[in-house]
Amino acid sequence: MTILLAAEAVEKRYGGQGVFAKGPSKTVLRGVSLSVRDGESVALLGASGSGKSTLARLMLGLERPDGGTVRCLGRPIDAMDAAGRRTFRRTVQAVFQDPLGAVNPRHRIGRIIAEPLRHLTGLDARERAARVAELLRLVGLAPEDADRLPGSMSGGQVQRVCIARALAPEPRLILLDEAVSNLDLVLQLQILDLLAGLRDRLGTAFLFITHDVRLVRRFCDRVAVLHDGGLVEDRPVGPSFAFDHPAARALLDAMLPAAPSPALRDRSAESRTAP
Ligand SMILES: Nc1ncnc2c1ncn2[C@@H]1O[C@H](COP(=O)(O)OP(=O)(O)OP(=O)(O)O)[C@@H](O)[C@H]1O
Repeated sequence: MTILLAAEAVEKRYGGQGVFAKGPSKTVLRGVSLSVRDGESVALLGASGSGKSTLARLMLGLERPDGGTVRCLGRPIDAMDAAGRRTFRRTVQAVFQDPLGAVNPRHRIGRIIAEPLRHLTGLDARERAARVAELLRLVGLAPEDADRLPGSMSGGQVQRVCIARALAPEPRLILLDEAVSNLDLVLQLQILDLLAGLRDRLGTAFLFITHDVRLVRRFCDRVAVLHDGGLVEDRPVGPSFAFDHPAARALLDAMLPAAPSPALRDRSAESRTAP
């Protein structure tokens, strides 16, 4: 299967450079490799501050790695010409956690959703408007919402606009960085159903950065874990999955607050069998 997007041994350091640098440099990612193939749904987990969003920014070309390479369809993204970058943008779209920070507050919703259609497709104005109406419907918004400004909508509604914008050019891969976790549960399920439909219909691949183990179980084929600047797990998600690396196991335990830890389970089993 085609590898759509791959980080190959990427390194990232922050700080410690230049005259105004504060403090020593900090290595956030050390030789991290992660790839997503056509049609695959991959979850990237890691404790807060483990470097998940940094890896996402590198894989989207929003920041450059200090070492290693990111490739889209086999081509290094920082050596791409304008046509290569358009193919990259058409192949990979992203949705982030903070919807209001991701849209221009002065642009109407219709214009925001049509943005990638204008830049990345040959659709004319009428075709773009029809596609925007269809996308609004897909994410559960009304056609009239095309005329609203982001400031007049709730955070959840603007997040749906961001999802519609990402879906607009029919990308082969969508990266979602905690993009559904702030939505209420009903909406999360609606959006996940929508994404599952795209996966079934178009074979869209997904890279989810998430703290939600239900999403991993329900949606993902593979799960990777970042810890201390390195990828410590990268494995298929079976009907039940477990990790070998101690930090990944601890993370999974912490993600399942309702489930008693093995130690607690043992103790309650003892108390049940105690005379
Ligand atoms: N632009 C930056 N300048 C300096 N340090 C940064 C920058 N961006 C991220 N960092 C640091 O890199 C580390 C990883 O941050 P990152 O946001 O990638 O983690 P994360 O795993 O996505 O965390 P969370 O789950 O809390 O969103 C953190 O220690 C963070 O402070």
